[in-house]
Amino acid sequence: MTDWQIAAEFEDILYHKADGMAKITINRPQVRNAFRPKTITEMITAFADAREDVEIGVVLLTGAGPATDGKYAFCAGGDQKVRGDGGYISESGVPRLNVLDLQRLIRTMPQPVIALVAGYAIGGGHVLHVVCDLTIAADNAIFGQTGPMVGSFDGGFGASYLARLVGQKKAREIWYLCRQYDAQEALDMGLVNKVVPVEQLESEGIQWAQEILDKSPLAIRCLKSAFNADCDGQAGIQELAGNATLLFYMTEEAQEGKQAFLEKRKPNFRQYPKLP
Ligand SMILES: CC(C)(COP(=O)(O)OP(=O)(O)OC[C@H]1O[C@@H](n2cnc3c(N)ncnc32)[C@H](O)[C@@H]1OP(=O)(O)O)[C@@H](O)C(=O)NCCC(=O)NCCSC(=O)c1cc(O)c2ccccc2c1O
Repeated sequence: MTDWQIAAEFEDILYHKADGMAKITINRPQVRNAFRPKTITEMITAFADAREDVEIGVVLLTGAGPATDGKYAFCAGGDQKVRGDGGYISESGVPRLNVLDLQRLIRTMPQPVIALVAGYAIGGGHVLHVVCDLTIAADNAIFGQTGPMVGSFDGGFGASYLARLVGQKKAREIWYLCRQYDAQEALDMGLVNKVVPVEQLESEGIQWAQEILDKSPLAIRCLKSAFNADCDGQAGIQELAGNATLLFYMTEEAQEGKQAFLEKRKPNFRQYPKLP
């Protein structure tokens, strides 16, 4: 039994930590966990906190539910009731598409993020699970994009990375036809990693997280950036190279450079082997 502790209080999300895991729950079940700018700002704050916490090795992202009508949702995308001409209107009256910042944070943070999807993962909510490292679906999960039906589209990760996951033909079908797909169909097309009964969703996610936590965090971190580098261009290379620098800083050879500078002497790099 996981002893989740409240990590911080928010209005639109719940944020917990336990046993090396952080859990972020979108908590607007009355609107199928659709997000407004405030929801995203809070999620960015929580994800940034998890990223900085050296005790946290895996983040679980999920949606609160079921709602009062008994239906579940991971997230139904942007809250159409606050959608304005230039984006979703924040409390300050400024239109925002700040979910794009959240997508990049999920993708670039060193820890794996696992989406736990029960019920609807639709529109911008579908893209959120797509950008997570892994997705575990409940048997009641329903996946789909609605953009061309509601006058929107996500041509970033929502299109190109989706195509990496399911292939070009299927990604185009998903976006052009705006159909809904059940959990088994999602598994068959490589959109999710596993399907479990809804009551086992969280425990399955915790088991996957704990298995990852038993592995080398530096190896996992480097693998995540290596997978990203394949699709993310110069930003992906920067992420991968940042990890090379991090590992290099841990070597005696790199420390010799710093030490020599501090001691105002010439560094002796000749002492280190030139490995084949
Ligand atoms: C998700 C559904 C298929 C569920 O259908 P169901 O029949 O089960 O439930 P209801 O339709 O009756 O909904 C219950 C209740 O929730 C409200 N609600 C649901 N979704 C939203 C929403 N997205 N925004 C606001 N409110 C929502 C609904 O109104 C009901 O409330 P009542 O008070 O009326 O009872 C179905 O609900 C559905 O299709 N929802 C809409 C899905 C959708 O189109 N989402 C937006 C896609 S666009 C998007 O998300 C998006 C966001 C971004 O920030 C972007 C940024 C950059 C690029 C692109 C972006 C982008 O595309």
